[in-house]
Amino acid sequence: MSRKRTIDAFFGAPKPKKPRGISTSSPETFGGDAHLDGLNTSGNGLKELDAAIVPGTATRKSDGYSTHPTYPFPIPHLPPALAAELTSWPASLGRVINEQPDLDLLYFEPYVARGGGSARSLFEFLRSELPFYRVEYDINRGGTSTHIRTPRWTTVFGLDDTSRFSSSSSSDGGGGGDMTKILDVKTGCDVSADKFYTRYKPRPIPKCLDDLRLSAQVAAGCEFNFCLVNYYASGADSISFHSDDERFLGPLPAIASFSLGARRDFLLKHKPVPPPPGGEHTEAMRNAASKPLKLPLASGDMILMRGLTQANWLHSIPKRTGKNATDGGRINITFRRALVKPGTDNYYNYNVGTGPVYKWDAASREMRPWKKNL
Ligand SMILES: O=C(O)CCC(=O)C(=O)O
Ligand SMILES: [Fe+2]
Repeated sequence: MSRKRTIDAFFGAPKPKKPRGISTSSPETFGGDAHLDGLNTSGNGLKELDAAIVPGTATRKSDGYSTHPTYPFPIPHLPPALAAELTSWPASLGRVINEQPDLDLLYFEPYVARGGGSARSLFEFLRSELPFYRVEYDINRGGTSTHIRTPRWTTVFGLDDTSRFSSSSSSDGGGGGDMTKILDVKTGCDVSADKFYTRYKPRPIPKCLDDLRLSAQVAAGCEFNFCLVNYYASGADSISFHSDDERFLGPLPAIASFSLGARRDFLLKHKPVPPPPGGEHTEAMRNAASKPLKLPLASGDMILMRGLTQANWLHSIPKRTGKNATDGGRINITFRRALVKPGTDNYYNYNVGTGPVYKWDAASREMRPWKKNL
């Protein structure tokens, strides 16, 4: 790719922050993707605990599976041993990391117990049972079109705060066609045909992930309505520097981010700070204000990013090379709360897209295109 931008180049020329609009971005959209080695500035979201608006309750639960017309295949519930253990998580107290300007993290090391193999079995279970996608899309900037290949496997479930799935938990095993409807939370009107819900059909959070969402809500003290999953098959998979600061998440979004499987570095650095009025920022001034952070996230860890973090900090999972390149896969699960419809369309666009469905193949130990059994 020709338009290669580097992190150094980015920090060499800090610009005042642009006002944020509703973003249609993914972490790969700004500054090029990981192929471009670029630096992205914007990434890929409840209110009252009301069962009627909890996305996960819209799934039909039969014979230990979550099913829904939008799922390519049924998604099993957590194995009983994991489901029983989940009630004892978080496995450790969260540590606050807030010594730096605008940074507010709560770090659980771990959240999902490592001893006894819980984190590993949750990793294996999710890798085997979820549908994954390798999303590609084009971006157009300054008249130049760039084709982006997302450098990791992704999947997403959920629905923004304005809407709910038509059937509730009371119709488990029933519901039929009714379950495909999306209703306005306030009026109860059918909004399935809304433009933000038609490009991609929103999918309820399956029970196996919804159980974790409920646990994360208690630990975080807030509510989530979206679950995004990343699978990094090897050190070649990555997410470039970005912040999850889209307007559809609101001004101070809280994001609970779980790590399962291989250890990977999570890098954080402050966004460029505009120079003081009439003055020039020196490199020394920028460095004094904040230091980049590297958190080697291990299997079972959970990091809650909250407060001003997304507005002011960028984060990434860089590629790993050399002996660390092939140390096994890693799953990342983030729970977020999207407030409005454009958030739903954005998340499905960049995490599901229009390409084929893939599923983990235990024999070849890789993601393989999934075909419906006729
Ligand atoms: O994999 C991770 O730990 C980070 C994922 C992330 O930042 C994102 O999905 O927005
Ligand atoms: Fe992110």
